Amino acid sequence: MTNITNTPAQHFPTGTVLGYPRIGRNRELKRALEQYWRGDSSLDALEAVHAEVRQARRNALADAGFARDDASIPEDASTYDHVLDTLLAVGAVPERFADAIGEEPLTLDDAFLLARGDATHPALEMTKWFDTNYHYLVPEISPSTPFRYANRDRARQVTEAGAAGFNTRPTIVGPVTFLALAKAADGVPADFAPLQRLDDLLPVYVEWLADLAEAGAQWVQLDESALVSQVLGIDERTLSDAALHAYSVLSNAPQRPALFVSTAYATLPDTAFNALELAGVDAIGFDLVRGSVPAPARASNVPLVAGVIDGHNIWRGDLDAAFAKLESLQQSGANVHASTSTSLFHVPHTLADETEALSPQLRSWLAFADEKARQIATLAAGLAQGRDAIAAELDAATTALEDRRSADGVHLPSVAERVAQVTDADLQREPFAVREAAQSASLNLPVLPTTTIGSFPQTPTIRRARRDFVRGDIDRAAYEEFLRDEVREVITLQHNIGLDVLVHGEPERNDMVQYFAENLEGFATTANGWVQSYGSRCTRPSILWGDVERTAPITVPWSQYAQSLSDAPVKGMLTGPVTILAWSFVRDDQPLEQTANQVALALRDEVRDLEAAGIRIIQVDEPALRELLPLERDRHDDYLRWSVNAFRLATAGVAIETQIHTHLCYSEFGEIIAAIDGLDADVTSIEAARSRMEVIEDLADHDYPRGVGPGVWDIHSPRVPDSAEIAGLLEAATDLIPANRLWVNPDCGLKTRGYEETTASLQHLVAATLAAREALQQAAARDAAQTVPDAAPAVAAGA
Ligand SMILES: CN1c2c(nc(N)[nH]c2=O)NC[C@@H]1CNc1ccc(C(=O)N[C@@H](CCC(=O)N[C@@H](CCC(=O)N[C@@H](CCC(=O)O)C(=O)O)C(=O)O)C(=O)O)cc1
Ligand SMILES: N[C@@H](CCS)C(=O)O
Ligand SMILES: [Zn+2]
Repeated sequence: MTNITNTPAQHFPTGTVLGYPRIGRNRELKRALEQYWRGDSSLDALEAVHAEVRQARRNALADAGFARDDASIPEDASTYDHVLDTLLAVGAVPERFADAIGEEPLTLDDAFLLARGDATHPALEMTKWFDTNYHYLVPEISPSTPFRYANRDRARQVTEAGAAGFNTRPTIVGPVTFLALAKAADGVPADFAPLQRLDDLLPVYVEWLADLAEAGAQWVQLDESALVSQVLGIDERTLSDAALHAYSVLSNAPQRPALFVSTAYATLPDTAFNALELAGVDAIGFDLVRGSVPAPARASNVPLVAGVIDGHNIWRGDLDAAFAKLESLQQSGANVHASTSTSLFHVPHTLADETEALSPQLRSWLAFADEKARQIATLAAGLAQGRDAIAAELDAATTALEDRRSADGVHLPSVAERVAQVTDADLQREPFAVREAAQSASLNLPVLPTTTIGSFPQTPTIRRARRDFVRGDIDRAAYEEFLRDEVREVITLQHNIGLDVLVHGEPERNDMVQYFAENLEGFATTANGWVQSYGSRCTRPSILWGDVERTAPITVPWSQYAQSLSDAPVKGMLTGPVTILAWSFVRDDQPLEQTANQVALALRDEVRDLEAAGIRIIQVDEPALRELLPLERDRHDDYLRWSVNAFRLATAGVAIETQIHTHLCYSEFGEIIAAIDGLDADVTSIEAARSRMEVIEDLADHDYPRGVGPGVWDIHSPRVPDSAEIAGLLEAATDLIPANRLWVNPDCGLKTRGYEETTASLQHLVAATLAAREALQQAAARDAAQTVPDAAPAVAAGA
């Protein structure tokens, strides 16, 4: 780099979006990735598809009204995950991959190895990105993890944009957030934290910024959302000090674009705002949908990028109120710019693709990414030209909002009345000891019962049959016959493997939330509203727009059919109220608690109907319980109260003999053990294999009193664990949880796995369990022989 002048700050664009959907309007990138991984296409073909997706973003945002040359269009393409992109750029390859990844530059294949693992390298862990249903790959940092500028993709994308006539704004994860979201690598000293490596990392960012400037970037966006979170285990002062230090270094970098530090998902604390300002960053962004204006912002000279359009939900919303927030900042003399509150990668591409699935009325209440970008363009015009210039757009949004408030189905008096009548008694079951005795007598299960979490592989054949049914190529009778065959095969397989508590396999579900949304009043589902969940995996979050009601049983026929094929208990399988909310786009016109209770009452009816149909074990999954935990600590108690109560409302209406299970995964649960206890489920299965039973230690520390099924098979990777590995995990679990409370199961459902690895892994799981039971019997026999010297060991073993 020859140019060593510090780039002066440019004018920040009047309006921008913090990011855009990355998977392609028709999931082109998903398909290209999966084709490449299957070996059906080349890396060049994958790169070509990705380049088209990148250009489609630039064009879509230009069409929405963004200038091509003022850095208002973000350059945020990611082939798999944006934290992984940053890891690659700063060369932070964990030492355990050093034998497989070495030479610079780091490549896409290196990225895929980190993300997906192979036989000898377990993949990086995934966890939730702040309080969203997006999962990022967790960097593993040790005192000696190497840092060097090792991947130029973002700079290349800026050059590519330039060649197409765009001056875009590269977006990257900032150094504080990168380290705050990382975990300490295994085996490091207990007092080591990744943030201690900030000084080693910053020179790489300096080099990266120079390369971006050289590629033509006027502005760079550094995402520092860690600054708003109180749940990362790092206190506010430490984060602010780290930001002050990091951005003092970066703003003095010899060659760099202007620095825009964005934060999202909650209120930016005053201390963090002050730190960024003092450090000399050129623009500061904050979320005014979830958060409020940091107090020092109003008196600041730094350009403020106010996130007033909700990037995390799909409502067209109150545009007038959004503009009023900008006006209020403007009136206090601030230099104000309009933006979305978060990146738009949490919402689908465009409403233009929903002409069939959604009614015109519902569509008029909504805005997906392209429509939100247009809203920003409107607000920017208002900032530049005054309120009158955008009066028509503001009025149109207000009219749509008024229509939404009074439309049929939004408020159903009967539903509100039922929620109002809920009493504490509806949330209570008999004490666990009473239930345990009754369930043990009626279910008669062996010690260490084996089971699975619900779904069996969603094979291409199943997905194709569903597609054919949706398209009308096969009729309902043929589709349901096909599904019954699937259920029969799944039951037979579980018998053959020797599992104790069976499942029907969930073949009828496209998704564990969307399926329920399709069968409940108050929801709408989209045709093409795909949103990335991780890597190539996407979901179509449903739109919860009205009061929720169940008009007929949903899962009962499938569970009943499965139970008719077996004498072993078949678990009923439902998704819990919190997870249904977390993975849908939820109405924002009433408290979440009210909506959660409506969903809970619908599920309560389903739970009772399953029980009446002879289903003796019912699992209500709540994998998103931790995900919705607010990032602000002072909101935790309220959230945990209503979310736990909603689960209890859904599940507490059954007899003592009916065993309620729940399932938790995809998050770290240590922090909410008391809430897990509060769910009062008879059995809780919980993801544990990848973290080697850490969560079980937390449960044991809490003296958790009910049944627990720590996952003993990490289902996120195609790797088949052998019996010895599962036995090792079981042994670790039996050290912490009394054997009579312990269940044996995988980490999560098997929908993303194939049958080959499913069958082999479950066989190993059963073999390890049989060996563990044998060992327990022998230990019991030895104990009995020692305490009652005359008793015959065989009698004691059978007791
Ligand atoms: C368990 N998890 C879930 C989360 N969120 C959810 N909403 N659901 C979850 O299960 N969050 C946390 C975790 C991890 N996240 C995910 C997210 C997504 C998947 C996954 O496997 N997604 C599938 C799509 C699932 C789906 O909706 N399938 C539909 C449509 C299938 C489809 O694309 N059909 C094709 C035609 C098929 C063919 O020709 O073969 C088409 O329409 O073009 C269905 O089954 O009907 C994905 O592939 O991304 C897992 C974990
Ligand atoms: N019952 C669901 C839970 C996933 S979190 C499944 O097995 O896929
Ligand atoms: Zn799960």
